[in-house]
Amino acid sequence: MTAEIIDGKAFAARIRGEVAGQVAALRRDHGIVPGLAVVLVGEDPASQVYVRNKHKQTVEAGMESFEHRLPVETSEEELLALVARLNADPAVHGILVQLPLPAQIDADKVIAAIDPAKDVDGFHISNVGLLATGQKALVPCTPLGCLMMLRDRLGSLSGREAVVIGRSNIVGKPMAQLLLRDSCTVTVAHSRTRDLAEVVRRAEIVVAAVGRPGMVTGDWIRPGATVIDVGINRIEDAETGKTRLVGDCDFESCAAVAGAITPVPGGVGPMTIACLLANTLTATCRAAGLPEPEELTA
Ligand SMILES: NC(=O)C1=CN([C@@H]2O[C@H](COP(=O)(O)OP(=O)(O)OC[C@H]3O[C@@H](n4cnc5c(N)ncnc54)[C@H](OP(=O)(O)O)[C@@H]3O)[C@@H](O)[C@H]2O)C=CC1
Ligand SMILES: Nc1nc(=O)c2c([nH]1)NC[C@@H]1CN(c3ccc(C(=O)N[C@@H](CCC(=O)O)C(=O)O)cc3)C=[N+]21
Repeated sequence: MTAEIIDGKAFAARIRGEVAGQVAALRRDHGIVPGLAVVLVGEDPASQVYVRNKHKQTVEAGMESFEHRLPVETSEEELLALVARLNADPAVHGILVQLPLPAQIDADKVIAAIDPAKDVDGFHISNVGLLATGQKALVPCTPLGCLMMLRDRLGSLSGREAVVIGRSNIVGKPMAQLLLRDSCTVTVAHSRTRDLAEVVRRAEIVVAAVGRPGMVTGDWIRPGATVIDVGINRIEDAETGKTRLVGDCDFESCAAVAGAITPVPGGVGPMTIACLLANTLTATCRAAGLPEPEELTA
């Protein structure tokens, strides 16, 4: 079998188009312009790429983008003061503090300081708790993008065997919550899982969010399974010496067995940014007491 390649880039472009349409309507009918504030502390090159892409796509969707670049030596107090200003600013509907943060700053403390209604990353405890109890929350962008691709390909996810590899707060755990909410039978695997290959072989849905290039190989994949590769790993190409992006799945061998698979790049990554814009629109609508775009939420 040769897997269908799920085009995350095209899917993300469709979502951004939808967001842009609704943003234009908000402006026309209510005079509201959604605003997204992105805070970057330090100069991590990968983070700079994401922040640049987010800014560009935010503006293209007709939203306001507020970028805050702070030096690497910024104190926790200074960052908390900025978050407080953004919480109070009515032009800001969404706040994203790029992770990871430098060592002198406690990320949990910063996330806790963000107004949950503006927490478009969905990392605040109150959004985490709302998601876990099946209530209306702001849902983390990466898992939300993965869920959209899975529903698009499979329709109902009810009763399906899903294995999530990775249990981080930003990907693995919220992914498992979303799959559970869609009535999958969910297994969460991690570094202590015994016989990971055997566990993954049961899955009709595999979500790999580990950070280990090519760890998941085709012999782990149940024939016909849908494989969502969240991993973003920069490796040096042995032949050219240039760095390139690869996922957590060995694409060639997995694609030979799977029914469908997301590529890296061009899979989950672009969906993450599209969902960030969708969450910003959702947060704006909720703040204004307007109906929210249901097809863009989980
Ligand atoms: N495309 C996108 O938009 C995004 C991509 N990413 C990428 O996704 C990947 C995961 O990110 P993130 O969740 O933040 O990473 P973390 O490092 O926070 O978590 C990694 C998880 O993988 C598990 N793990 C590590 N080694 C193994 C192993 N050998 N076998 C099984 N499980 C293992 C860890 O287990 P344990 O808990 O036991 O240590 C942990 O739960 C990274 O490549 C990251 O760059 C992240 C965010 C967004
Ligand atoms: N508060 C916070 N929220 C995040 O959502 C967050 C974060 N911090 N820190 C870092 C991770 C990582 N992340 C990505 C977003 C887009 C791509 C993306 O667009 N990737 C492109 C390639 C981009 C490139 O070429 O580097 C692709 O896969 O096609 C990747 C990774 C969001 N994260």
